[in-house]
Amino acid sequence: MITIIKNGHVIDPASGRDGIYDILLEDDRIMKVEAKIDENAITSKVGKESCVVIDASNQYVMPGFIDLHVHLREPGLEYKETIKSGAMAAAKGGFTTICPMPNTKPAIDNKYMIEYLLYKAKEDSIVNILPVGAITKDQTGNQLNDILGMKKSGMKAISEDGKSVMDTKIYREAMRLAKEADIPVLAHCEDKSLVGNGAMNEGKKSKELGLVGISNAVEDVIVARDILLAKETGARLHLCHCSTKDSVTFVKMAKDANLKVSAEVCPHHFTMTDDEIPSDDANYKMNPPLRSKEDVEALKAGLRDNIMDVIATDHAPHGEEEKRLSISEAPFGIVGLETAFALTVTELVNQGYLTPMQLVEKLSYNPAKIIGVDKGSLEEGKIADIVIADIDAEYKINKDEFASKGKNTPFHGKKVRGKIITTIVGGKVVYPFQ
Ligand SMILES: NC(=O)N[C@@H](CC(=O)O)C(=O)O
Ligand SMILES: [Zn+2]
Ligand SMILES: [Zn+2]
Repeated sequence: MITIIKNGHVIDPASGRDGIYDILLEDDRIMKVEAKIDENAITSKVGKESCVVIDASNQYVMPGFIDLHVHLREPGLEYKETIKSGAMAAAKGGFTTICPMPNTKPAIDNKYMIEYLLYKAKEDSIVNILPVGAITKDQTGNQLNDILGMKKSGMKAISEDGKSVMDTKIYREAMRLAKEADIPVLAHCEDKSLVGNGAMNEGKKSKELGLVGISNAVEDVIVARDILLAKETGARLHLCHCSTKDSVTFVKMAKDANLKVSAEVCPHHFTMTDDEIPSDDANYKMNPPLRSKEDVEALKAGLRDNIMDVIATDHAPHGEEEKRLSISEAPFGIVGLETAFALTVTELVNQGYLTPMQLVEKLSYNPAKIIGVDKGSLEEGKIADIVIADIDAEYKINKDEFASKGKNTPFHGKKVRGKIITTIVGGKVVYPFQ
């Protein structure tokens, strides 16, 4: 099967290409990237029926996005999301590879669960799935999992996401094993004793709504601890959903000291402040919470200056009834797969914080490097995971159009620019859905 993507604006950090090119795919591989590929010469050779031409005029052609931070809820909480529905949401959002976190029921905490996830993914998922395994048994923080065995079964990273491993000794041993296995540690940074019953950012707004606050130190204390442990163990540390100004400062210090530290920011954390929470509406509740203007500015500057490497969604679907509860009672988390690209274009590219090339670095090239897969590149010979998007298309986000089962977003009705047109995984069009 031959596919030719014509006339698109190719943005590819791996080759440095940033201009109009044609791309030729043969089966699952990228064969040629050239200024002009003559489709007539090719169709006359292979026949019209085995050649698909995609016109990408006025559209961007990028390596498929890679989301290091997704919650799929299967097994155990399929009413919130399944592997199938989450993968469809990913494809619709331009993501060709996703890394589901292990906080399912039961947790992904042994090699059989890794094997189960990979088997289910093969059956149900239209995008690539790279499993993340839990650090401790049942994520209870007491007993270390078989990290080396899980890696052998296909695990690509470890994480206790949903919480931090508070026992520093157990965590340090996990980091040592991650280093031995040559996989990254994806760190959810939250001091359990400091957070208490906190439900939103601590500040004027939490007082106004009468809710218990979550201070910046809840995150910062563990960010600092984890960086120190990365220094001691030599492990590759990736800090999830950074939300505070001091997280950016600590990441910069770690990089200046040549530590193997990388960091992600979620679209909601650079798009909205806690002041913009209009009422006690749990669609604005996530962990870490929406922060102050000062924090949001620091995150945007951190992305611009390449201190922060990755934009990841922390796609966290929940049922509509659960999210109808008050902020103090509802579960933490919002969906993100189908809004990430538009929020990045609208809030960062169009506001002059990121170039389109940086957008691709943060949504594809850098995540591939961090998770250690040969993706995030449109170079000849690579697997054809590709996203085609219109960055000018203007529309209002509509949760009722999400492929995800989760409709829990604070961005319903928000006017944005940037629409995914086509998503290709291994040479096959997976969105628009076939
Ligand atoms: N981010 C969230 O608010 N929730 C996540 C857990 C997590 O990412 O810590 C979830 O699993 O729902
Ligand atoms: Zn988390
Ligand atoms: Zn998460």
